Amino acid sequence: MAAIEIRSLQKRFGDVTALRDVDLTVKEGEVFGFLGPNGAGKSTTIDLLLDYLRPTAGSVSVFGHDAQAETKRVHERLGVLPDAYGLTGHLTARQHAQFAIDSKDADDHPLELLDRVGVAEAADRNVEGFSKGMKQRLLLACALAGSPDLLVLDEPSTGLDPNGARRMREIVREENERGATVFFSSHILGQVEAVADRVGILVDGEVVAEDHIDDLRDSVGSASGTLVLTLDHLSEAALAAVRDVEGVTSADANGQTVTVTCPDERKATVVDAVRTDGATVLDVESRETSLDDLFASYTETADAGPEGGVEPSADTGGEAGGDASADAATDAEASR
Ligand SMILES: Nc1ncnc2c1ncn2[C@@H]1O[C@H](COP(=O)(O)OP(=O)(O)OP(=O)(O)O)[C@@H](O)[C@H]1O
Repeated sequence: MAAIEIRSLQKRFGDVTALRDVDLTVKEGEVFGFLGPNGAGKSTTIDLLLDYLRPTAGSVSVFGHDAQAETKRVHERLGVLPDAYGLTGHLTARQHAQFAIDSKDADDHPLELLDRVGVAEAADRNVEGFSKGMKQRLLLACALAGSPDLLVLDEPSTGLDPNGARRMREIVREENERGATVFFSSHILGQVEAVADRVGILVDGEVVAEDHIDDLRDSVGSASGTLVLTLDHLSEAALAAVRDVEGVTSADANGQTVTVTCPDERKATVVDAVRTDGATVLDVESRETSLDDLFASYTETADAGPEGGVEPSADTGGEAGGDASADAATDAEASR
């Protein structure tokens, strides 16, 4: 059974269409990174999953339970780190953790949860004095209460220093190892790459790619591998020979250096070509497609998708049906 199944999900806020037509499946037991630039609709999707918002159209189910009709059953299996703080300033970290434990009917020890995220020393301080990163750590501790089957983390690294971000990744792995499914949103690609099994890329309210990171990289890799060659001299003839190599999409000279864009499997041929007139190669720098390149190729050319890559989902070409004022009313009714 899928941990999360999102079908034809649409959400409008008045004139703003936040989600056009989102389909996404998160498998049980995987770590799924939900990527997208600012304003893509990541938080809106998560809020719909949590029934903090009501959809204009479409559905979300969690472990087979409809997020809107069976909200309580969904929440029983969830641990959530929200994008906006839900902390109460005059309560201590320990009280927050205890509250999260009680609301899950669990028997965790609050200090152990706080220790896991690195804020045990501040357990008895009111959270109004907490830094951003400490608040984020506390929210994660609360999300972990009751060992939920699904962790939903909205931009979990916000406000964390490098140690905090690393601890966050370790906890994601630990939770996944004990069997939890993890769904987390981010626009920090390195963090997604480090822990996610699969990613979904959301651009302007549409999923433009959903796949394993390696497969996504393969789909754009042939278009954007880069080779930087430094030579003892660079002639027009050598440059022309490089440009003649099949698959080379660009070759730019700068003094004795030439930067070539070509498929990885053509790099050796390019090195041979640049030496045709007797030049010596002094330095070679080869760069694989990074997740940043991948992300850029989807987010900047979402309409076209990467060359030879995964097809973006079809543009619905219009806004979701439904009445905005009705949406506002149903949102107000949605449980928080
Ligand atoms: N309550 C709201 N009223 C009006 N528009 C909204 C509301 N909530 C979200 N939006 C709009 O919906 C779109 C998607 O926003 P959302 O917060 O889901 O994006 P996001 O991908 O989470 O962005 P970020 O990475 O910046 O957090 C944006 O255009 C946003 O302005």
